[in-house]
Amino acid sequence: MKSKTGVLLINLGTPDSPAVGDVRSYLSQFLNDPRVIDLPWLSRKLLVNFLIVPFRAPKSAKIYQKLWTANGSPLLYYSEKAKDLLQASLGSDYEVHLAMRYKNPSIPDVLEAMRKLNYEKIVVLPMFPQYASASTGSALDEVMRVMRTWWVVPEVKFISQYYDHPKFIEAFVARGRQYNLADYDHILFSYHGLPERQVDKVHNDGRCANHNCEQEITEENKYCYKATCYGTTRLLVEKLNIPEGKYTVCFQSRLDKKWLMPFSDKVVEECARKGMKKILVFSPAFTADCLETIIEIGDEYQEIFKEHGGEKVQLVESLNDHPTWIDCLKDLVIT
Ligand SMILES: C=CC1=C(C)c2cc3[nH]c(cc4nc(cc5[nH]c(cc1n2)c(C)c5CCC(=O)O)C(CCC(=O)O)=C4C)c(C)c3C=C
Ligand SMILES: [Fe+2]
Ligand SMILES: [Fe+2]
Repeated sequence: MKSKTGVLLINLGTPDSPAVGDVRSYLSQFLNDPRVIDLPWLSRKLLVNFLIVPFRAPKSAKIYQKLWTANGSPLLYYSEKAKDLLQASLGSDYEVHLAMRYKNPSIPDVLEAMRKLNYEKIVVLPMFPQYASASTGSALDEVMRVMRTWWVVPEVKFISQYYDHPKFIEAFVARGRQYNLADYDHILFSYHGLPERQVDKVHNDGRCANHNCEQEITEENKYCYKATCYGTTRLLVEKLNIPEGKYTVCFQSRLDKKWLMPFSDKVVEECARKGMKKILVFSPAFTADCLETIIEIGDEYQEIFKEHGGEKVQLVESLNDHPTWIDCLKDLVIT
């Protein structure tokens, strides 16, 4: 009998419903993660449980209510679709599972089901192309925490990042080619933001600013999220023939001022102030459409742009169920 390989896809997670209570519970689990709010235990608890969550939960719930569809949360819907397509593509030697780092289906529940299936090998594949401790690091940390309790630990392969995988790039290029780039005044590559101190911690001297991360990827900075966001952009820009000066790398969804800059909302505003009318926005830190793409870029940036004289912010759809993205996931699992 040939043993099957188990594949565990992991995405970030989303509330169980857009009700305030479920959003509160999601935000609380998410923001109490020490890899997300990397403060000492007491400071994190006080900040998250008494300041951020009580104020943010009702506001976020309203946004989630706008996002929710008949299929539920887009992040979970598209992640499940990708799982099913990957299963079909890999065939019967593999069994593909999906877990979410926060909320459901939870990593402990899915891993418990996988443990009982007695796989000889498990491939753990977070759906984040660029490594960040707050996303990939946290997902892999949670898997290790659970697996540490297993009596039988099979062969395990962890995939940390793949921002430069040719099929990941090709899939985003294909999404971009659905638009005539010449119709747009400017193109933004808007990545999820991170606190600067989290990016600094990747470097041995604790200073991202010393490592030319906007220009090159080296052995030293290859896990620096800022470096790999710029690296992703260089690869996309080259394939899409976007000239220097016609695009900007920026970072969205900040919680405070000391996050990676420039901030996407400010760049959108600046584009409008310069008289631009149409901008196209790629968001290549996400592999499934979610609150940060559909609402933040598609609605909020559209509003900011219009308010300052612009006309159209066009979001490039995320990879979701694109066949080249599924091919990329397959390559990552089998090679
Ligand atoms: C690229 C992957 C992600 C990184 C890195 C990341 C870091 C990070 N995020 C927050 C705070 C929030 N993020 C929220 C939503 C959210 N974040 C990601 C991905 C990354 N986050 C996704 C895919 C989503 C959308 C989830 C969905 O349900 O659609 C939210 C919740 C929404 C809101 O209230 O604004 C928060 C809060 C921090 C603090 C952080 C790193 C320090
Ligand atoms: Fe986030
Ligand atoms: Fe860096």
